[in-house]
Amino acid sequence: MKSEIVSFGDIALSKKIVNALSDMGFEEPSPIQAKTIPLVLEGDDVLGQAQTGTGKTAAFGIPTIEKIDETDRHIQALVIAPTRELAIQVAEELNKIGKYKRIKTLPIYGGQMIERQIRALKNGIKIIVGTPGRLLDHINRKTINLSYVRTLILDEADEMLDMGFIDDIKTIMSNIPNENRQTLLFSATMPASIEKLAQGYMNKPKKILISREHLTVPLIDQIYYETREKFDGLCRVLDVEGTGKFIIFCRTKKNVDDILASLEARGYMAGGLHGDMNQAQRQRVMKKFRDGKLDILIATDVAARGIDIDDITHVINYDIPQDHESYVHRIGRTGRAGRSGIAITFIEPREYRQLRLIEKLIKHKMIRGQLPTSADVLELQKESIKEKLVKVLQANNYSDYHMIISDLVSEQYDSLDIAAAAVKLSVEGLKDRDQDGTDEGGNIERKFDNSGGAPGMVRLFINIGRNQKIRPEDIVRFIATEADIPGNIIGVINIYDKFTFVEVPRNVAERVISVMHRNTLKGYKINVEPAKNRN
Ligand SMILES: Nc1ncnc2c1ncn2[C@@H]1O[C@H](COP(=O)(O)OP(=O)(O)OP(=O)(O)O)[C@@H](O)[C@H]1O
Ligand SMILES: [Mg+2]
Repeated sequence: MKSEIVSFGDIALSKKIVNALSDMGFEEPSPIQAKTIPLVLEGDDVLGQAQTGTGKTAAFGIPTIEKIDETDRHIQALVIAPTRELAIQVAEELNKIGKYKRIKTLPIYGGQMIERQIRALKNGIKIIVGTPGRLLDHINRKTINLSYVRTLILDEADEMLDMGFIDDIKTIMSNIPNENRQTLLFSATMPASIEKLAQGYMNKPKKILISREHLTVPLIDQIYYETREKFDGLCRVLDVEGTGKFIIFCRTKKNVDDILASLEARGYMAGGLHGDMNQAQRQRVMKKFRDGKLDILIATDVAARGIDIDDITHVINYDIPQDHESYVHRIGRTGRAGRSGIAITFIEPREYRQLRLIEKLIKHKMIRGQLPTSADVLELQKESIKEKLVKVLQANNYSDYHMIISDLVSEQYDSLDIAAAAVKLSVEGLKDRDQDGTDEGGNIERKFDNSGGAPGMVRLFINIGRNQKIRPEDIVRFIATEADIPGNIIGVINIYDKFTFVEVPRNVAERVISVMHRNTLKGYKINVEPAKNRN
């Protein structure tokens, strides 16, 4: 992190703060810190934009703490952050910076007992880092006094001023005295419209923009894979990338839960994070992930902004992000503070437009990757499988399984074949999809399961999603018109809450699937795939 200012000692900072920074391992200021700290100390309003992982927290934290009056017992600075995890993390960093000056920072966030926070607030807290909802809660209960706040900081400012939060922010601001208020806005992204809005809340702001050219960090390799079999692709990527710390982003909470369950079923150690989990669960998962007890975190965009875990090696966009800002922040969870990282984005064929748009807006082209084949994965795993087998053989406690093998041998199976099949089973599990080992274009006859179905018909699994008021007749009509087949040849087998099974003649099955891939019913994406073998 080089800049024209050589050390923190060159900035007018008190010894206590310089010592705290040195304890934190900060030897020299990062560019955003070098540029903004002097301005903030001068009392200027600052709008700071710098790439992910380049030290924006300390850029506002250091001068804010420097300016706190230790003898004044009131809350003097307020940081607002979009998520609980970020509020906790920012408060921790500020507490480290304020260690020797004995400036206490308290995180205030939803999901934590409010009484506990009220008690803590009485403890000479000088800085609050809060999420908007909980701050409003305290304001309404009159358990927080913001009338002595002189510095207001919006971390992830563009997010905080966006539709979801803007009204809350306005209300919170109305509780802070306007005269002499210093306002600091920080983010790695700043859409022009939001910046214009921001100017309205600031007083002659100084705009600091680090690396105008690139929104994303150059040390992050950006790769994409195109596949219709994202989950299978994900597993292969996880297998070949081997050791590392992975964060996997999904579009919805349900996707997070589903991918987590599927990964766990395949023996991966993973945790999930999304807004429907309770606070204790959220904190437990984050701690395990930070401490390295979990290698894989699957999350919604709740973890996209600001989260700083220095050893995340890979960010995987299991679902392509909605906009380029989300992409920038998500992939910025790796490649922090001068480290390198890998960002992988999965797309389905119909998502190319979205991918190209993101590339255009971040002014960076992603590299198209070839998904590893199962043979690649096996090749990489060969040695470790052999080692594990040797361990099992040496432990010599598998006699319970002898009977199965002797039965098979007596049925004329070759013992080498049986052993190979057993290894395959233990490595791959009883995978019911992708039986033929290919990604796409596999033999359709083998992909469809017809067990229990009428002759000549194949069964399709249709995911209709949650809370969607779609009836069986809607589905039948939809399939019939879209795939251009008579409605009366479609049989509805079962309707469940979220999915259904139908039967169609074998010769139209593939057409139904591909047509449905491209269309929506009542605005909903209806996912159709061959029913799995459920014997
Ligand atoms: N001057 C410094 N020297 C060394 N490390 C630093 C310095 N400043 C910050 N760091 C470290 O760099 C990491 C990233 O900092 P930080 O989380 O503030 O980044 P950010 O710019 O806010 O990123 P994001 O946009 O993702 O929120 C942290 O682990 C922080 O401790
Ligand atoms: Mg940050």
